[in-house]
Amino acid sequence: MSSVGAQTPLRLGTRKSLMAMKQSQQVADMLTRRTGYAVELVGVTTEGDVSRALLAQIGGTGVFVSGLRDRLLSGEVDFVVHSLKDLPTAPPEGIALAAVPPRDDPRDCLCGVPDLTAKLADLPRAARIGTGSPRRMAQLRALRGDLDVVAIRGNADTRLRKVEDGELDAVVLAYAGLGRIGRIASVAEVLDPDRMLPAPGQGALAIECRADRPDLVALLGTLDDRETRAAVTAERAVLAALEAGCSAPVGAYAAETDEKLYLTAAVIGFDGSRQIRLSASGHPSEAERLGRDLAARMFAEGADQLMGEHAH
Ligand SMILES: NCc1[nH]cc(CCC(=O)O)c1CC(=O)O
Repeated sequence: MSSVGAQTPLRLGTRKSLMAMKQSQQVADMLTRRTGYAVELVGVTTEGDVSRALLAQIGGTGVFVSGLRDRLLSGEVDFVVHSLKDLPTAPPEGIALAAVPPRDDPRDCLCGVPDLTAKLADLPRAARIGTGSPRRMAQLRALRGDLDVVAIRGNADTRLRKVEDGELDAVVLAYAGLGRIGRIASVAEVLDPDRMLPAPGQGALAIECRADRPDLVALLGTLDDRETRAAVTAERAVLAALEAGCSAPVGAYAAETDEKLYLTAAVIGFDGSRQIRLSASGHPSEAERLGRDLAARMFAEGADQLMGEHAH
């Protein structure tokens, strides 16, 4: 097993999409600044990038994640960076979550052109709003029952283009992702968590390497942010306990104040008219249990039934 050497650059495996390249470069720069190690980006094509049909069949982003992890396990690259919200909750065999760097803005936002002063409340009756996630769709219906919420796919650029082309009046996207691809100028309104609860882990990155490389785990660990890690641990514990994934109508957001972790999570029914939204707080060292206990309370109030409304 090779160990970390200062002379050869570390190989950071990344998908070739603009967002993936940008967030990988951001982590590479952080690591070099902090440790002096040079980092080289290695573009990786995953099955999800090659085959749209396969992506639809396997579903979601899991196929991108496992494509990158395969390159770690084969030794082709030393570490990888993912959007944390895209990671399945099951812990991967042989792979360590070496660091969760400080989180970017976790909120969702409304993106609309040409009138960037138009807030959600100003949109015309039955305006067409695009989003791919059941969580955002249901919360949009809860905020404005008259909206025509349209399911769309594709990366952020593709989605914004549907607004520019007049096919949609607006789209809802993650603020952090728009920042990474230089599209903050299309943000019309940032939606606070009390109106639109973000996806568990939204705005955070995950840095992974092989679990059998303690030298790398320690080196990458210098990028870990304790507060972000505690917050996303609590959020993802909710998702795991609900046995849900990134396409579930589940929002969760946690943040620390005065060494106390405050967690809010919600399951939203299909038409947005019903939701189960609960909060809890505790010590950051018990983040996992905080999330699990909150999910148990959500189950007790009927979370299963609301999630089931989306399964058609
Ligand atoms: N599922 C796609 C995805 N994965 C991560 C981001 C943006 C960055 C983030 O949320 O951390 C996005 C796009 C979006 O949801 O708008």
